[in-house]
Amino acid sequence: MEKGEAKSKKAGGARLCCICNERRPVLKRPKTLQQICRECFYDVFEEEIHQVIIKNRLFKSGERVAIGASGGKDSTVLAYVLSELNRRHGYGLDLFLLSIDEGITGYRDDSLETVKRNELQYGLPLQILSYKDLYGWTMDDIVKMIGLKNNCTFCGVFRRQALDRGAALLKVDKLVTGHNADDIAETVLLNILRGDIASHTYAYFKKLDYFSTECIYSPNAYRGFAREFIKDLERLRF
Ligand SMILES: Nc1ncnc2c1ncn2[C@@H]1O[C@H](COP(=O)(O)OP(=O)(O)OP(=O)(O)O)[C@@H](O)[C@H]1O
Repeated sequence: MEKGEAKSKKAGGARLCCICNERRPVLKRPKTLQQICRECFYDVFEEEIHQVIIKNRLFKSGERVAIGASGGKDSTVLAYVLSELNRRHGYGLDLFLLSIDEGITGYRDDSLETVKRNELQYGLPLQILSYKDLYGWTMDDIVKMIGLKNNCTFCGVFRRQALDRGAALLKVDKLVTGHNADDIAETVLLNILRGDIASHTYAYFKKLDYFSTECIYSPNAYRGFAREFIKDLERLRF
């Protein structure tokens, strides 16, 4: 039996975390089917990320690394965990947050407030670059001109370029983003479920300060249908 499939033991009728065998489990990891407690979840989640970094030699000591920060849960988890691991394992990385302000009133201005709080909470300097500065217009301007039509397609391409330009401008060695398995599944329209709710659960348990509102220009985006489809399949599976 694999470690991940280990059954949690019962003590006095209460099931215990199958890793520490001490505390009550609070979740069953879809990836490993382990019933684990909050503390062990933090440990395995962080250790898995550390192992990926080490095994794939993702960074070199002294590198300047920008974290693409949208204020959302994934990039917030990324910023928090990477800064923790950098400190704990002495990676020697010069980390900072890089946010792109697309100029979406009522959405990005609010999420940037979250990133500004994260700057103080995690002690990571924040750089903000705007579409206005880079391109001379905002997404609000574009939508005013063309209406609610394919906005995410353009915005996504411009954001990607803005991140690249920001990285070059700020002379970073590496740029990291919080793209997760759901994003990949949506992108390639695969209905293979990895059950990657770990980062969401991590953010929820750790009470990380993140922004969870959908962009006001995105409800009609095709990606939204793929996202809903994947969520429906997840609900069926669990
Ligand atoms: N405005 C932005 N500024 C900087 N980085 C961004 C921005 N928007 C997205 N990113 C980066 O791209 C990743 C994936 O983008 P996506 O649109 O899926 O993010 P999100 O849903 O807004 O938030 P998150 O994925 O962080 O929960 C983010 O995790 C983040 O690293």
